[in-house]
Amino acid sequence: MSVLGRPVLSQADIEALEVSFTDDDKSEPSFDIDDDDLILLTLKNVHRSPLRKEQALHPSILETQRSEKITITQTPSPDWHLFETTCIKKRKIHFPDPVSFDIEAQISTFSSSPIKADKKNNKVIEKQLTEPASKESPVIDLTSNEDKPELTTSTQKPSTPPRSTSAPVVTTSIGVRNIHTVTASNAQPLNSRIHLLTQIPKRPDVFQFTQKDSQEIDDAQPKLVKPLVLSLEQEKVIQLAKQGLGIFYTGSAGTGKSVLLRNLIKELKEIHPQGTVGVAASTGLAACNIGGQTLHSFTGIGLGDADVTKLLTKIRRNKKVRSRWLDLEVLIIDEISMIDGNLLDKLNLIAQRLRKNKKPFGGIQLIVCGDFYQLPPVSKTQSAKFAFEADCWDEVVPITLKLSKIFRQRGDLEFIDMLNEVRNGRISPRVEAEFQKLNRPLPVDQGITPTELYPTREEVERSNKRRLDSIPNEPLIFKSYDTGSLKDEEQIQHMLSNFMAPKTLTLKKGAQVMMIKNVDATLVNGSVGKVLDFIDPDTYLFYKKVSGENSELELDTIEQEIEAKILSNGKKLDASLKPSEKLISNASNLAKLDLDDSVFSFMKCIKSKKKTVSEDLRRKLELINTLYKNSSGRRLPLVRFLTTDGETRDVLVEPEQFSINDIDEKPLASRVQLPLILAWSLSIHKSQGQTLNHARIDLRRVFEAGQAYVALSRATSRKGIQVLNFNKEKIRTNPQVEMFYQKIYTVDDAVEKAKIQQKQKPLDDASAHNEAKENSNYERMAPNDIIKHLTRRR
Ligand SMILES: Nc1ncnc2c1ncn2[C@@H]1O[C@H](COP(=O)(O)OP(=O)(O)OP(=O)(O)O)[C@@H](O)[C@H]1O
Repeated sequence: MSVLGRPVLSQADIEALEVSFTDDDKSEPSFDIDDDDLILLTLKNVHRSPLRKEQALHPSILETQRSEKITITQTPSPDWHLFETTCIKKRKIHFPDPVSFDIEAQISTFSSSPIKADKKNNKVIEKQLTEPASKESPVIDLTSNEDKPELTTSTQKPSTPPRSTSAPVVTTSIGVRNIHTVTASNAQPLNSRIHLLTQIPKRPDVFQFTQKDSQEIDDAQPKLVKPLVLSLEQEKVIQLAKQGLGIFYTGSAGTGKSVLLRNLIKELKEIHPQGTVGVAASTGLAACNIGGQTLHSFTGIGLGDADVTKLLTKIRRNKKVRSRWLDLEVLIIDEISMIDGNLLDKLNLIAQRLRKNKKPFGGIQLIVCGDFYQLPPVSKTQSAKFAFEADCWDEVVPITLKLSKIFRQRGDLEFIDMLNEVRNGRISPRVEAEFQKLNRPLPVDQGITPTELYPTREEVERSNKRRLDSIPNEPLIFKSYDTGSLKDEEQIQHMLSNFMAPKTLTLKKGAQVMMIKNVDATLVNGSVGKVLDFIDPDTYLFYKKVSGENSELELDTIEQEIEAKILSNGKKLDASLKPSEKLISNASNLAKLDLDDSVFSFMKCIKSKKKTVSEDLRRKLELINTLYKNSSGRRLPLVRFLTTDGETRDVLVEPEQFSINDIDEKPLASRVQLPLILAWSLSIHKSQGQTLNHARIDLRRVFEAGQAYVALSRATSRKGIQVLNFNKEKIRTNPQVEMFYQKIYTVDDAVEKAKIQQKQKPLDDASAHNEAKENSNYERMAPNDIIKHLTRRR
């Protein structure tokens, strides 16, 4: 962080400061800083050393006197007014040279509006100030009272009364959360004194996933997710793919291309030998969604900028990549719309030369999918072209077809028509008027606000951070466990950076989150929810037992189960006590684990028909407390999701494994993390492939063809979408795409074409296969061996 040259300490600086502290201590301190808070920086072990930029501070904010002392010299923001008038005088101090600090610093936050934060936290501190007679700046002595324990009482008077001065005493209240007292004294003769109550930076709970979690995920029974029944159309595409044909399949947003792809990969892997079905995608994010690699890394071409000869040399040098190319029978590429056609041509030539096979793509069956009306190729060069403009396109994917049934917006046919016009870039006045009508706020459902879609990642991060910061609850940080089989750590990190699941996930009770894995038919990638609480898996099981349909479960039964659970954890219970007392007595003997009141809050939704409902509930709360105290202490977010059927479902979100796999299914890079991201906002890029029930889209800053279509088509219905700044002039479609789509077959026509093509196949499949195999063997042999082999054959 550098605030050099800034006149004031702004909120942005404070946020940056938090970051700079993490350098020193890997865990990130968190500061509950409200917009109108007053920030006081206190620094310890100040010394002059070569300036490290991120540690530099504005000289007008602090001046170091000597170790452990600082002087406040200027009001860094209007919020400092209180201090300025009472004891701190403006005085410009010039630093001869920059000063840096051991990062042993504290940030102190004070609520500038008296009592505001205090009522909530029940921590009111009275601060007494003595007007300094001197014009000199006071010195805050950090050494005194520094290690006093936190105060938790509602009112606390300063331990040392102010020394008498002739100046009037100003008394004011300031709200301080974590309290830490230091004495500030003006070193001038009058000894005016200020009692400052500072905040110790809070260390949020950090939860680090470990190898054990990864192992547990591997060992766990695979989750039984009821598979979707594929439509006839989707089934037919799978059948075509199984015939060995080169296929490109497309379809409007929401026609189930991704669902089909996942099934198709599974089925093709079943009929082809292991290591012969390659799965790749244009972007890391898309690759991660299908468990594959990016096309660049799968094919071993690096950036792919060099010419074919150089790329071939590069591939040949890499034994692993070379044999991958030679073994390949099928190559599946997702999100083809973002692949440059020039690259496809290069890969075609590489495949033919490497495999010594003149057939399209060197005899590899190519299956590509995507929607060219969505995001276009990302290329640094101006000459980028669509994949369908590649010279080899017609040969490598002779069958091009489109799915017609739209699943995502199936409940709102009118919306499907509107989206079709956006897709084609021709908006009729009627549809324009309909979109204008969608410029109205959406109702907040279960406290969940519609997810805002932004074109850039920065906007998303800023917006999510702002919302999270505004929640006064304690943060809980989940850190991922990352591994990879690649030797090159940088490459692993690059792959991991494309994962949707973040390295560090900071959550709070009340945070809005999105599920990023498909769980079942109604809890899907894109389902949004709110964190209700953080609880351990045992307590969650109990919650499940006593909530919903089971709310009438007898207490005895619950008690017995909890007892069994505690015993299975290796704990002992006093057998002489009654069952109802046994558990509680045991709990009281355990290490003090404070069960946050909020942990119980979700119990409020537990219904009971019993007359003694309050007694029943009280007992259940006791039991849950018992269970909680006996748990391992690991807490996971309990999230109330809005499911696709319009209902809500409470789910304890457990960690999942995300990976980018090699062709032989070995993870090249993998991450164990909760399958959640913050979801007040989302980038349009990340939203591709997702289904959102509630979205808010501002089209003002949309800049790319297809971006508006991607964003709008994430929503399931008009009921769930708010559209701001709809401007039909901004909805653009590429004319080449339109022309290309005119010649795409329907699925049924493609099936007919495939039949004809199969009949006309010039070479019998077996001999073609043998030829390809032989050629690929030659690629592996030394030149002398090839000559020997050919001579023998003759
Ligand atoms: N056969 C099916 N039966 C029921 N629902 C389906 C089926 N296929 C897909 N869906 C649902 O339709 C929605 C869209 O599916 P999917 O994401 O696969 O579409 P897509 O064509 O890949 O969309 P996009 O191009 O916008 O990313 C999802 O909610 C998915 O669960």
